[in-house]
Amino acid sequence: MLQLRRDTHRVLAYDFLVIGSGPSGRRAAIQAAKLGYSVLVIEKGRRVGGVSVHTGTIPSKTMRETVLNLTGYRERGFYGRAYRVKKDIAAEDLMARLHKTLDHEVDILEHQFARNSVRTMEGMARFVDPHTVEVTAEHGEVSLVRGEKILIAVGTRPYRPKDVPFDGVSVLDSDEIVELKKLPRSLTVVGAGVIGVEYATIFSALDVAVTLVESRSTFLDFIDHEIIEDFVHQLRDRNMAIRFGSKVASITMEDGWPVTVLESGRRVRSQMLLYCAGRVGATDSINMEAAGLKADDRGRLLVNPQTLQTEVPHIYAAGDAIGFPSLASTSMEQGRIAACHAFHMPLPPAPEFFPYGIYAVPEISTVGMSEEDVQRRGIPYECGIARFRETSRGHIMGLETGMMKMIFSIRTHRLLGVHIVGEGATELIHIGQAVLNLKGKLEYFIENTFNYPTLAEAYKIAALDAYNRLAKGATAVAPVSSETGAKAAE
Ligand SMILES: Cc1cc2nc3c(=O)[nH]c(=O)nc-3n(C[C@H](O)[C@H](O)[C@H](O)COP(=O)(O)OP(=O)(O)OC[C@H]3O[C@@H](n4cnc5c(N)ncnc54)[C@H](O)[C@@H]3O)c2cc1C
Ligand SMILES: NC(=O)c1ccc[n+]([C@@H]2O[C@H](COP(=O)([O-])OP(=O)(O)OC[C@H]3O[C@@H](n4cnc5c(N)ncnc54)[C@H](O)[C@@H]3O)[C@@H](O)[C@H]2O)c1
Repeated sequence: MLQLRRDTHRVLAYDFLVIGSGPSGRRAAIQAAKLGYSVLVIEKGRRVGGVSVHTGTIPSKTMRETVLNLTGYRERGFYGRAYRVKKDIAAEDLMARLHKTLDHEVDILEHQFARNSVRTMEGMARFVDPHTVEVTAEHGEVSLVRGEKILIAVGTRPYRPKDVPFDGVSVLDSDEIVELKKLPRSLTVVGAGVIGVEYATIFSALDVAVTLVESRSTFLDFIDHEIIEDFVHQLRDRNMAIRFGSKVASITMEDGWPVTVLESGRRVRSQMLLYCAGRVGATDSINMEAAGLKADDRGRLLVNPQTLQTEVPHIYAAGDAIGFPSLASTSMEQGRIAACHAFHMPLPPAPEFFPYGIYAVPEISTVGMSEEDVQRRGIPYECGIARFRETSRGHIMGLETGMMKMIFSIRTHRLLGVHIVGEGATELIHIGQAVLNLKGKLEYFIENTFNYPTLAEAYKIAALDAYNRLAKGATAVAPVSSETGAKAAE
């Protein structure tokens, strides 16, 4: 439970007030405490952890893992599509593991706060003036707290248009799906952003009939298009219905079933509908005008990307409340940067490239430039491709799908991007990330020995593929031998 500090007569003063206990708030609070400053984290929820722990990252990833384990999905390459570890999977099966995992996460976080003397207060925070925040607890008690420096880390909430008949049972948003009472036989997912794609594929792995609806004709445009093509091919192969390029005209209930009518005239009827067409910043709850701040029309705050300071220099903002990239991973880093800047601890500039992991079934992960980015920038490049079924580990695991694409500069041989779809993508990507940020080259993958049998061998296969294309290719590069490779690449 949160430790409460309430005093209606006195204003408690801290060096650092943090509003919100998600990834950015948590990391910032601990960083400031480690530097020796007094820190108070204010959280309106009953338990610390934020969207990440309670409705976002951890629940969706736990649900995915449970589905893959109980269905035996990973073993179907060997035993066929009908293979299941547990025959009748119910919502309770998913919930049981979810609650255990979440309890554990909260426990670890509370312990971290306690170890580092970070105070927490339960309640809704709103600014009274640029240094003072009023906190209203669930039962109406009000406290005033003051911070020398303040971090706004309030995150986002699902976008819920008024004309969508949300009822928490048949029509849900992505916060409600984690409290699912019954598994549907069919599901419409509106919005093919990261959230929609993750849940659509998780439910499809459970053999629920899924229809994915997206108003635009493309989706996940920041991912290399060849990877998306492979991904879509796998979804169609599993009979997922993909309805792209037409806006939703209406969502209504007919005999207890949600019916989605598209502007194209097409109707999609299913037992349940998951609406995930974006999220909006939760900044409207904090009365930011009293602090001299203003958010944009999606509730996001503008900050200096280097320091995370808002227009009011002692007030920082981090995490989803400042918009892109809206990841737990990057939010944590932003929190740390904000705390370090606030308390005068110099930090080196953040590396240029961070990985992006989409925990769909199959996983997608990417770091660096896509082929489209490289083309846009006019960089001469060559690609190498590896299929997981070409690796011995892939055979052992019964993998029929999965690919890695690497992009190298023809002129310098520098690695420019790595894109993976398939088992283990979100873990494998970190090899590429390290080489990329350390400005490594194609030769690294060719000259170094990799564990065998592993999926990481795909790096070597893809690099050799690129090398062979480069060697066959025009005059642009000299052939690379292990001795001369590095020189030739300069
Ligand atoms: C379904 C889903 C899946 C995701 N999966 C991934 C993933 O796999 N990997 C990844 O990197 N990212 C993922 N994300 C994104 C990730 O969850 C967010 O980027 C991250 O949680 C943002 O952290 P944050 O610090 O902004 O705070 P949040 O986690 O958004 O938490 C904000 C906290 O502030 C509190 N708060 C708000 N207003 C107030 C107030 N006025 N007073 C007091 N407290 C307040 C809220 O109660 C909440 O606890 C996912 C998100 C969703 C929704
Ligand atoms: N694995 C991860 O890292 C992960 C997982 C989940 C979420 N997230 C983060 O959470 C954030 C929010 O994700 P999201 O998927 O909710 O939002 P999003 O904004 O990324 O995607 C929403 C999608 O819905 C579509 N859409 C909007 N209105 C529509 C309509 N009326 N009909 C049909 N389609 C419509 C949009 O075109 C878009 O493709 C993302 O920025 C992401 O970074 C990250």
